Amino acid sequence: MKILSVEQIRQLDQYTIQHEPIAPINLMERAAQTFVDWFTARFTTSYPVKLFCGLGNNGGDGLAIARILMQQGYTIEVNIVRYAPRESDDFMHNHRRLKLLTTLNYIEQPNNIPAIRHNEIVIDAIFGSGLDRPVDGIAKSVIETINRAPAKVVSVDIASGLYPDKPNGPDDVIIEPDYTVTFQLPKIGFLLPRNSRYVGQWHIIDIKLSKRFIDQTPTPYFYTTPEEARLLLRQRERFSHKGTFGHALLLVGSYGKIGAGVLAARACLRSGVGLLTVQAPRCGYAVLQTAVPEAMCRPDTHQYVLSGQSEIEGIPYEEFTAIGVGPGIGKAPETANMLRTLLSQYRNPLVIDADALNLLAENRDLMSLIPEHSILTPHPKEFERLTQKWENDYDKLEILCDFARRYRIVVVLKGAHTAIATPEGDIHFNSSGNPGLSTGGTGDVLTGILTALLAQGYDSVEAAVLGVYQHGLAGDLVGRQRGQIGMTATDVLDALRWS
Ligand SMILES: NC(=O)C1=CN([C@@H]2O[C@H](COP(=O)(O)OP(=O)(O)OC[C@H]3O[C@@H](n4cnc5c(N)ncnc54)[C@H](O)[C@@H]3O)[C@@H](O)[C@H]2O)[C@@H](O)CC1
Ligand SMILES: Nc1ncnc2c1ncn2[C@@H]1O[C@H](COP(=O)(O)OP(=O)(O)O)[C@@H](O)[C@H]1O
Ligand SMILES: [K+]
Repeated sequence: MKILSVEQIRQLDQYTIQHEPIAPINLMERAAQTFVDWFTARFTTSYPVKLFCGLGNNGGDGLAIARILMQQGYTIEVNIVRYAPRESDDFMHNHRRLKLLTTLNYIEQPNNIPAIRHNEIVIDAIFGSGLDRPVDGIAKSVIETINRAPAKVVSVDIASGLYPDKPNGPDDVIIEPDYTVTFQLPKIGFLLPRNSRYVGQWHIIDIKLSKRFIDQTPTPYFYTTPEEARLLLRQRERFSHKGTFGHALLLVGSYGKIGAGVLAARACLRSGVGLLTVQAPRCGYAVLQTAVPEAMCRPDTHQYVLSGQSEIEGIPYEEFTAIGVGPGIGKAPETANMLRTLLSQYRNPLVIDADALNLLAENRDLMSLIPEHSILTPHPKEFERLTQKWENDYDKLEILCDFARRYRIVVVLKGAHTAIATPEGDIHFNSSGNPGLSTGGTGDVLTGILTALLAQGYDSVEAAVLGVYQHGLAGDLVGRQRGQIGMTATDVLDALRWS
């Protein structure tokens, strides 16, 4: 699903109005009706509703929502925040209609702000995507009152005070909703860590804006929906055999961190690889052969760290369909040498994770050796080591995009809504996953998954988008079955489902 900028959404509205065609006021009515459908499916008429609206089209939506809710039997008190002298035309239209049905409360000064009780639902329609400066004056006082109130808050389209696609200032006053119900497409601001309090649980509602315009409009930002992930998934052919699904190599582990290798190896096998070889320090040999009997194991000549040498022979990197390197490997000089040799010899895309990323950060000259379309999977700290500190989440996205383009690689910046940057400069945000995944070893599982997908012939972007989605989905399944708090990386790999 595409994510458009505020300006593009404005054009999308206009295009829909002209080409559907539909009068602007009817489009507002459709948006309001769709919001009400969402609302009534969650909250019964037993909840009193307090609506706060501004004077633009977000406020106009709010007034139309109030009228429809009233007609459906809800008790609703309407508060109009008079922060400016002018209203939008469609606000005025809905204002005239609503005035005929009920009395309206106008808030011009703090003592007009009503008390909000805990059993009430607040609908926030003060500012929408038209916000163009920090909120101040009476609107600021209203937002502060709502944020202090014990009631549940639902924001229409976007929390009032939050910018959809640029950073807010540190002192900006913004609604902290329980829910955001947004029109048609997600806003990029919903996907960024610093905005978490200003989004709550968010839902997209389809108000039938022009599909053609959306399809034609270029954007670097995408949000992976479950349907899109499913389309990437390849089915197995009847006459396939293990050779069809590639032979992967995982370079993993050091003394005390063989477990990372076990997790990556098991996840790789659970993700459909045909054959798997694991090279680990000698101290990991018995562990790996016992914990992952399906994998072949090459003991490194070094007892405690990976050096890339093996008693069998040096590693014939080029014989493997895909290679994943990093989980648990540490940063010993022998391991740095191994990484250098690997990057110099292997020409297919690699998956590079964990300490392999830290070794890249400490040996910058290695960056130019990375094969094109390799997948790097840093968490934010590893990414900062590879690049630089960022000022805000938007700055971080720019750095991410530049980095992926510059080295022609895929960068999977992990976290809630993992951001996957492509060599072309696009960013795909993930939609699956939950905070239960914030536990040691889940990153190793992801490395195993991505290596298996590369081995099976998925291209790097497909592998990253699909693998990250499936990893999060497995986490969601575990979350539903046994809760998020006790989730382990082993639970996640065991919950992987590929059909
Ligand atoms: N495609 C869509 O997404 C649709 C959007 N609609 C609604 O339209 C909204 C956008 O409407 P508008 O563009 O009128 O924007 P707003 O409703 O956000 O109103 C902004 C108005 O307030 C002023 N303003 C901005 N920041 C201010 C501040 N800090 N203090 C005081 N005044 C400020 C602006 O100059 C503008 O006049 C959306 O959020 C949505 O609710 C719907 O009506 C129909 C379809
Ligand atoms: N709050 C969260 N919501 C969704 N996914 C998360 C969250 N926290 C962590 N994750 C996911 O868990 C994984 C953690 O990886 P990483 O930090 O490398 O852990 P480790 O190194 O311990 O394996 C990543 O895939 C990340 O996206
Ligand atoms: K709002």
